[in-house]
Amino acid sequence: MNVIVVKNAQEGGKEGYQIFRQVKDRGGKVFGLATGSTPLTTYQELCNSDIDFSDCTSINLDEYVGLGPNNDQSYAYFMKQNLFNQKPFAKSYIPNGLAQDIAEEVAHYDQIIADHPVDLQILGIGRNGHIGFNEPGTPFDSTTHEVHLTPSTIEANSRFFDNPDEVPRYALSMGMASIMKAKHILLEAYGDAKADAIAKTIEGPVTEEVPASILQKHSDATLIIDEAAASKLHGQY
Ligand SMILES: N[C@@H]1[C@@H](O)[C@H](O)[C@@H](COP(=O)(O)O)O[C@@H]1O
Repeated sequence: MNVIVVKNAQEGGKEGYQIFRQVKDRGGKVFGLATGSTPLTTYQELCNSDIDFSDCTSINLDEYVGLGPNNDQSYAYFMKQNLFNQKPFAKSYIPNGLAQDIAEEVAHYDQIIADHPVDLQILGIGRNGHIGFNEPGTPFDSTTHEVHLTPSTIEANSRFFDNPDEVPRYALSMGMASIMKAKHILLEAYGDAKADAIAKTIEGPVTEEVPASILQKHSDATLIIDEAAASKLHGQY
């Protein structure tokens, strides 16, 4: 793992942008994208740049079950607001939260991932070490699946909703094995609420109880973290 410690999320966004740029300049065409507040500074840097994704494909990690793209809490809506309106891709995939047949949607999404090997996957991290919506205990060999969200994730995400009862209880998420297939992985984490998860991810054992710890086994993973998120690490980075 390549760990880059920055002062704050603004600086992290600049580093994140550089990684997108390098992958694109080397011919990368498929970008795995994430939602949440963490990647926002990187998306902002991309929006303010001359980078052009019009010949590229994006594949998002996850979506809430029950929310369609016009719902302003859906991840599809988030992506339009924060990246796609300014930087459109030739094709953008995101799990269909309104799919009637979940099993069919899951198989369809796995096929999309198989057809479009991801060059760069960007990730945030949950306070419990989850990536995408792969909660602790998710098998490392999992592919796209429906997830029953944990109370801590529902609570953490309730800040985006008017009423905590509105937070969906289920989501569709790329699996751990799908994420690990990406050629390059970039995980960003900012703030002390992520310090425990980051210490376990970098210095703890590789365990399904801390999903992000699998990144220790990836051949090309970069972590951009701020000083607060790095505060529980023992090693020097
Ligand atoms: N599914 C998303 C994750 O992809 C994200 O990494 C996490 C952390 O969100 P934030 O970046 O807002 O802290 O929240 C959600 O659970």
